[in-house]
Amino acid sequence: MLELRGIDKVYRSRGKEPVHAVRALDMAVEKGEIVALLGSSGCGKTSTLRMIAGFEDVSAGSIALGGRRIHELPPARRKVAMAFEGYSLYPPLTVRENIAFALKSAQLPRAEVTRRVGEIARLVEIEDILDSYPRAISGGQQQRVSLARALVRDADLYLLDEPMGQLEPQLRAVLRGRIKSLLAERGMTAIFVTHDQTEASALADRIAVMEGGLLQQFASEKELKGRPANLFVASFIGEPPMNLLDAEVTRSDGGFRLSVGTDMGFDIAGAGLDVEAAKTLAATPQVRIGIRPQKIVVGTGDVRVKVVSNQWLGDQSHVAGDCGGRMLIAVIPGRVAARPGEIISFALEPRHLHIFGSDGTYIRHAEGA
Ligand SMILES: Nc1ncnc2c1ncn2[C@@H]1O[C@H](COP(=O)(O)OP(=O)(O)OP(=O)(O)O)[C@@H](O)[C@H]1O
Repeated sequence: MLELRGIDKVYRSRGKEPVHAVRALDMAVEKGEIVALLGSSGCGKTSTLRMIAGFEDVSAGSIALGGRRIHELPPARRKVAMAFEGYSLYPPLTVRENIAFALKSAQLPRAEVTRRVGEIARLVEIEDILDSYPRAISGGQQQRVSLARALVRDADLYLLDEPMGQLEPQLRAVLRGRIKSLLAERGMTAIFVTHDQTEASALADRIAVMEGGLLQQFASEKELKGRPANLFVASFIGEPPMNLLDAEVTRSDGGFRLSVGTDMGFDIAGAGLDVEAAKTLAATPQVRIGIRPQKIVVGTGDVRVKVVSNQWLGDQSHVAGDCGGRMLIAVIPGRVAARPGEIISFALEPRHLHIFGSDGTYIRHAEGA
């Protein structure tokens, strides 16, 4: 449906160093799919969206939508609808006129325009401000108008830049659900930008994780969590973040022993490793190992930790423990009786360990992930 091939974006301004915002981006989005571009500030999400919409030129590469090469077309001819982070509403038009603008330009019958504007206004809860002007409404309302103006259109692709960034958490959760239903019901294809993992997981079928202008991994949330492509994705996805430790690799009994200082050691059986992972481990003296906080068991096991904090969040406990100067966080579904300063046991099972090379590439994923 949408194919990005070898996309590069370099911003050049006089007297300044060029900024390489997007690098060699390949990405294919299926028809009817909802995709999130997720990453920290400045990673190239908005640049990617603006190149697809046509508000920025590509420095290299090609973009095809439904078999049409669109990267050389002006924005209006791409059949792409975009809701902007900065809203960009027309100040002299009312909210109703802003939303109806594209439908009127497409010469839809008046009754159809009225029906569609009413329907989308109800969905994003702005019926009461349809006759107001943009300057007279709040930032959160302007954002919803911008969203309505994009979603009301007939387009092959919908691009939403931080579509709910300005909204209260409660309204955000409600709108998220409604927008997801609308997109699914109509089989709309959409890409939205966010730096909020919860939002990405709640709305998207697949998530494209970006960092430093590079696509790190494009996969479902389950895949990103269970089979992260590299250390960056492993530590970026998941709340609280994956526990990471430096470990030394030595051979033992046909397998490997991973030692974290003198405090922790894990035996990885050779039989459970694929050939590639075993070869890499044999040649790698130092690795990074990762374990999700949800996989640590508290109150049993041979890792002794000094409790740093124990927080009950209403539905789970977060227990932080210090082990020889290394912090481990465990997430437990129930309450845990452990006071700061107490020495308790954590169990970390070797099968739950993700193993990465010192350059961040993955060597082995945890079992069952
Ligand atoms: N018009 C421009 N001229 C020069 N540099 C730019 C321009 N637009 C973006 N950049 C730079 O390109 C890089 C990527 O920016 P981009 O806005 O795509 O990131 P982002 O991931 O969307 O960030 P945010 O979440 O903060 O919007 C940043 O370093 C940014 O400063």
